[in-house]
Amino acid sequence: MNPSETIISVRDLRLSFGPKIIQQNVSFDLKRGSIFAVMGGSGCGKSTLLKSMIGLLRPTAGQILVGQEDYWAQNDKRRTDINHRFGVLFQSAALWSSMTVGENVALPLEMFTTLPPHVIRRLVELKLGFVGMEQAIDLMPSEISGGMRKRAGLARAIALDPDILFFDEPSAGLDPITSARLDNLILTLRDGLGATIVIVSHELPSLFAIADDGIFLDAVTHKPIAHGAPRDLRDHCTIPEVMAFMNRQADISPTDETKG
Ligand SMILES: Nc1ncnc2c1ncn2[C@@H]1O[C@H](COP(=O)(O)OP(=O)(O)OP(=O)(O)O)[C@@H](O)[C@H]1O
Repeated sequence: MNPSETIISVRDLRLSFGPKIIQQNVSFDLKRGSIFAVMGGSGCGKSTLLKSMIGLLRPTAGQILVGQEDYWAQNDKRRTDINHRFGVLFQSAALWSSMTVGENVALPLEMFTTLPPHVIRRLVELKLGFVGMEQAIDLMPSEISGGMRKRAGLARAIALDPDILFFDEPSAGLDPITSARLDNLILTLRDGLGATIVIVSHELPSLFAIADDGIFLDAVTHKPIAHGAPRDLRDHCTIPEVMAFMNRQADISPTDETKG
């Protein structure tokens, strides 16, 4: 593994909905083995950026290079192939409620491989074992806790052995201890599987603990205003919006009522 290797390069990306520009001039390199944080206040476009990176939203300008390939210049078939390198965990964990945990994890293997059922079952056991959930294989999602659902979602995200993982608010709704366990699991995924991870999160303690690189998107100028590891931005960045975010300060500028 070459840690300085760029595996995704985002170049001058612009993301819009109709005439509304969400973000522009977004450029960064995702280095192999990195845990990369997408930061910024509510509505600045973090999830939108993530969606453009996993094939759900076409950017209105710019490029996303996956390796040497311009992702959005490929046809649907090639993009689907590239998508097999990606594992995705959304905020809700989005397990199918009518399927057992094991069936949920098996789903990508059934859809995208021709492996026989007994091999799929063994792989599902391995993936669930990796996240400490092998005992839950035959339980329904409604029978397990929120933290366990997240871990089951993680097991499904790694079912096809992706080398790039995308997490949208993985700790949302979890208590601090469960959230810290999930952080450790994310580090294990990076270190154990050699995965590269992009994470959208408002959970600053998590980001300070695990992320080693990142970008800060500004909702007012619709551009990135800072790059770097969250803990470095917290300790050294002097941009007021970033400082306020990192220190969880509300906007303390005087309102019209209090001015003067
Ligand atoms: N399908 C859509 N059509 C139009 N506008 C959208 C759509 N999806 C998102 N938006 C808008 O794009 C902006 C960015 O949304 P996005 O969800 O990416 O922000 P975010 O930074 O992830 O927010 P949060 O931290 O609150 O989850 C918001 O103003 C949102 O209303």
